[in-house]
Amino acid sequence: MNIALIAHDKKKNDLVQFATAYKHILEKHELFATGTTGLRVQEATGLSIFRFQSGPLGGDQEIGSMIAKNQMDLVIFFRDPLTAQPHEPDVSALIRLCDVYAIPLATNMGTADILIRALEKGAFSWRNIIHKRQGE
Ligand SMILES: O=C(CO)COP(=O)(O)O
Repeated sequence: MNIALIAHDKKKNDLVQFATAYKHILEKHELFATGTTGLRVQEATGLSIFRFQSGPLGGDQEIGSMIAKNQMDLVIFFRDPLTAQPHEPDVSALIRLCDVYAIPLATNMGTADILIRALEKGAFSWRNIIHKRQGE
């Protein structure tokens, strides 16, 4: 599965912790991230991650473009709800696209924990049907 990892600055430590705890699951998938988040997670875990631009420079939109092509299967986006972001429209657009394409989206650690365990148990197999249909 293609998984996006994104975290606002005050949530990056949480995402690093999350990725470290679930490295054994994440390493079986294709990982994508916004620039700084990807670097932090890569440095801490050694996971191989394709890094887009930093969020404020368009990274959220690049991940959004994958969602619009139905190429992203899970989005883990630890948002900071207490700090204004200069690129708030991009953040909203990304979340909106997850809803448009029914892509599982975790915006906090509690949900991310449930989704990653579901992924491990095969709950995302329906996404393979979507990928097969796209290949037709
Ligand atoms: O701003 C972000 C998401 O909106 C994250 O971007 P960085 O990972 O580059 O900090």
